[in-house]
Amino acid sequence: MQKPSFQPYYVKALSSEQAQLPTWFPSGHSEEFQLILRKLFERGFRLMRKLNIQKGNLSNISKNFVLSNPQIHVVMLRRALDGSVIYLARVGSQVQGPSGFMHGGATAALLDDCVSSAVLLSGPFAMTVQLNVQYRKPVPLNSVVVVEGYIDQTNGRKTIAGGKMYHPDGALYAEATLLFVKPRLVEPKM
Ligand SMILES: CCCCCCCCCCCCCCCC(=O)SCCNC(=O)CCNC(=O)[C@H](O)C(C)(C)COP(=O)(O)OP(=O)(O)OC[C@H]1O[C@@H](n2cnc3c(N)ncnc32)[C@H](O)[C@@H]1OP(=O)(O)O
Repeated sequence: MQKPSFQPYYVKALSSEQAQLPTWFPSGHSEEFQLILRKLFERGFRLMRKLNIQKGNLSNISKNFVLSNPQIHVVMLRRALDGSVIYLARVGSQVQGPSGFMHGGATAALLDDCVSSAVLLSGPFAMTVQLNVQYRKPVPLNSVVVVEGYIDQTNGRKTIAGGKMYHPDGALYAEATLLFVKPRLVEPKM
């Protein structure tokens, strides 16, 4: 799996000093989460703009299991250069698997959703038919994670894609490889 060039820059962006808040900052997040995002964006936004990352629009996906989940707050970003998608997410206290840590199914869902967004925003409708997650480190509850999704290769109706979940300092929590297939017949609405 080809390693995307995005992540190192992104981590750098998070540790850079200046920047301003994006005007599209989504509403509906808890005050605590807004504060965390504010800090992340204050440090990273200028560099992110330099890297040509596009804003996301969450308004039409209000029923999505991950994006509408009250326990998982997500801000979506898309990098114009290669179509990779970043989720800045905060996981709440009730997505617990092992005591104090995020449920592996929630990790998988976040990865799948982020990578699916990259696939859906880059081409025709396709569905996940395989999802292989490697769990590297447990994700603490009530923490912020950076998820990235990127397309590896498309061959006819099949797309191979990948995703990674990081601590904002760059430590890897989990990585996934996915296979998407564009359905032959139906195109269900998401
Ligand atoms: C600006 C911002 C706006 C935001 C905007 C975006 C945000 C928006 C976020 C939404 C994010 C939602 C993220 C949800 C992501 C899910 O959760 S998807 C839900 C889970 N997945 C499913 O339910 C899929 C279930 N599977 C199926 O329905 C059927 O397999 C499919 C996908 C319709 C494909 O069926 P089909 O069209 O009959 O295709 P079929 O001929 O069987 O297979 C085609 C090829 O794929 C291969 N294949 C099929 N399945 C497999 C498999 N499991 N393994 C290996 N190969 C396979 C076949 O072998 C075949 O290969 P070839 O023979 O052509 O070489």
